[in-house]
Amino acid sequence: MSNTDFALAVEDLTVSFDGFKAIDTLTLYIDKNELRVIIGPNGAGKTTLLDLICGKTRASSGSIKFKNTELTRMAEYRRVRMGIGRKFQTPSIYENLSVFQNLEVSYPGGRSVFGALGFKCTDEVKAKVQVVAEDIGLADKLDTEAGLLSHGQKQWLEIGMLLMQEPELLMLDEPIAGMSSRERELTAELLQRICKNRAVIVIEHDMEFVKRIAHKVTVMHQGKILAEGPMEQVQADPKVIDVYLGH
Ligand SMILES: Nc1ncnc2c1ncn2[C@@H]1O[C@H](COP(=O)(O)OP(=O)(O)OP(=O)(O)O)[C@@H](O)[C@H]1O
Repeated sequence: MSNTDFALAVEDLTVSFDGFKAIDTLTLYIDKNELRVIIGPNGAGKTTLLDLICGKTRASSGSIKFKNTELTRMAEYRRVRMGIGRKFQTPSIYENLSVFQNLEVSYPGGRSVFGALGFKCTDEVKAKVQVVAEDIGLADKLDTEAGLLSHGQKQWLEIGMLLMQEPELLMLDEPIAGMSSRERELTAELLQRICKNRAVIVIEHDMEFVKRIAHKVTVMHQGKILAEGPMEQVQADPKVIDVYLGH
């Protein structure tokens, strides 16, 4: 297996569930600082691919390398420590804590929600919270209880909680689901900002949004890659129109 300059190198990846190959000899490379969008019909294997990368699901065969380190047999928490962040569709924020506290508890080695002794909210943590809060557009909401935020703001807060850990690969599953059109616009800007110093993978069905954010699009179908390239190229591909965009 070769060393690569990619942030993420997935090679010949396969996972079978009772003989059904949800991911089938898939190869995919993601550059550092790249924002890649994965599209494809329901059941194509998009979520399963993210599950394999973050360690929620174990591969049957193949290789996943992150910064040239083989991940396939590494525990999920170690992948997080290596710099892989994953956001699921439903936000998992602490509704009773303030925006500031939600960000603070996400700082690596920081205070746990249960208030571990010995942790001081240092200037370093405060400064980091401030930077992240500005990135996610919640700098004026630091004292607001998270439960009072709008749906979109909750999603941004969860992205912020991941950013506190400075991930080098961030994976987001349908980040704009349920958002207003203004929130979608702001999320596009947010994603463009945060991919400047990390690789970002987004699963998305909203083609207008994909057009706005994607550097490159990967189209999945039946556990394999059907097409890959700039949005204009993928959109004009008859195979993609046939299985996905034409529906
Ligand atoms: N743990 C599992 N056990 C059995 N089958 C599974 C498991 N996880 C996923 N699958 C199957 O693998 C296939 C791919 O599912 P996956 O959720 O990855 O698709 P998807 O592209 O994310 O679809 P959607 O756009 O609907 O979210 C589906 O047929 C699904 O039923």
